[in-house]
Amino acid sequence: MPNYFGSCVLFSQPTDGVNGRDVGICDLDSGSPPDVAHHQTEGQTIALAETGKLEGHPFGGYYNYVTPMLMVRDPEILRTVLVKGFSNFHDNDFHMDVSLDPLAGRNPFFLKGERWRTVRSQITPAFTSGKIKPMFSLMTEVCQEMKTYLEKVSPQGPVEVKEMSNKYTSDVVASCAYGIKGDAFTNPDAKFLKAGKNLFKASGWGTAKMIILIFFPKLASFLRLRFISKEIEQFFRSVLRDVLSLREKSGIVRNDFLQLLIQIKAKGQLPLTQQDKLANENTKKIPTGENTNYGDEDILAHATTFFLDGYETSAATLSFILLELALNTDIQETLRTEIDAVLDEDQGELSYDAINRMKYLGMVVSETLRLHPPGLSLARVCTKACEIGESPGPVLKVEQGTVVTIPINSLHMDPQYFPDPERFDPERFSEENVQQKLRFVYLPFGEGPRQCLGMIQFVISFRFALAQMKAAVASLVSNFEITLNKKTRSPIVIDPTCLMPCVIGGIWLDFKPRGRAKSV
Ligand code: HEM
Repeated sequence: MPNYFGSCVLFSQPTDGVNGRDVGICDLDSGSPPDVAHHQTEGQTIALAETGKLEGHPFGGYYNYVTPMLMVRDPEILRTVLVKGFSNFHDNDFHMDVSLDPLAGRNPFFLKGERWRTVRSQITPAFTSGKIKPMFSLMTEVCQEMKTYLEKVSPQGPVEVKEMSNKYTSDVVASCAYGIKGDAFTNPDAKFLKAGKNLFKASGWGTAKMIILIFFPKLASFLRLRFISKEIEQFFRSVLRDVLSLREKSGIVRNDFLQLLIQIKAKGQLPLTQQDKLANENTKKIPTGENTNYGDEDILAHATTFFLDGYETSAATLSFILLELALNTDIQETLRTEIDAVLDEDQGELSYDAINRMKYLGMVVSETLRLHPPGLSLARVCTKACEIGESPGPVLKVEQGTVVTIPINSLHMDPQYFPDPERFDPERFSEENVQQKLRFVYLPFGEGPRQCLGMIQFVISFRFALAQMKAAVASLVSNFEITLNKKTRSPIVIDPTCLMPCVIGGIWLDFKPRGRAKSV
């Protein structure tokens, strides 16, 4: 899960900083360095100044309130931090006390060092394509429910699509991770949806708590603040207790993530499928940790990981995809032509293979994630002093404990990588254009050994995060014409108090049924 607040405070004010956008408070060449400077390059002190620009510099410094931070923006140095030198930068800049917050405290995103390595290797095999592919039918069931809901509500007026996307992703998580129906489209009091809103709500104490948790981890520890409140933890506990006991009693086996976690507990580790073995032969090594002491508490925490890391990120993205399609009706039409053609070939069935053949759909999703990445930045802690950069360019000694910020959003808006960056243009992600050249400048899912688990790819590209968004978009675009309603503020304004990017006043769209012969 990304560090949005870091970005929110530091980069969200468009300034005349790097390339006309973002980064307001960094400068390598400041004439009068403040006294916090402590990074050395070839014997020289790099100033962490309060104003200035980073243009042309591979890295620079700024303050996170009172803490000096290092920002890296050069793709080669990013490769060092995220991949080549991962052993020197393996931790995220978060602190979550497992005794205080047992569910968030077991989420890989918050774990550090060896503990992170163990948990990541325990649950990674659950994300391989062979294990996740059968979950696709669970996603399409939710797509059907969303379609039925829209057929009912859209004739009455515009629909707020962030709310609708939250219903969709909470139902997908309820089904794939907890093995129950979320009912967000039919029940106004749906419990999973409520839990999600509660976790990510942006107001009053909720926002203040997040700021303390993210920027003042020691104070958060002292105040014993939790990411997941006791009330929500209780809700997840009771849901899981009921589902586990039902499965035990009835012997029900379901193709879902929960079943895989139950298997880890029973067998010590997940057996590799044929596909997984093939992946290993092709050196896409899938880690399979020995899972000693994997118990119900771990099952609960890792099912909740699905919720915590996948629910809001995916809902925010889905809502922005729909917004961009409504703003760019020509692109929507091109996409619809592709979706119709693939569905016609498959007698109207929306299958996993069908969405994989929809290349333009993938490009639309990728371009949306460039313009609207849910995580605006990453923050890695230097775990072992080292040097970054290469002579004749600047070389920097990074001290242990230094936090390195990776400005995802600024890279995505940098015209040297993405010309005319404000323009929504899926062609940037056509096969000819992508290749290697976007590595380390396009980072919506991070990179390296800590890359988003919802995105890892083994053998064939079933990535959970992408699949759930593509299924929803394919279903919506094939069934409805989507247009912007004037209730949406124009131009849109991002609400700085939201944990993940969201639009002030909401995204209101009109959905006109197309009446396809066979519905998906
Ligand atoms: C649009 C959807 C999503 C986006 C944009 C997104 C983005 C991210 C990003 C930027 C990170 C940090 C990566 C890094 O540090 O290099 C991350 C981590 C993670 N994500 Fe996602 N994510 C999405 C959906 C999901 C879903 C659906 C799941 C689960 C099913 C998931 C599970 C995780 C986990 C477990 C981590 C922590 C990985 C670790 O630290 O080892 N994400 N995600």
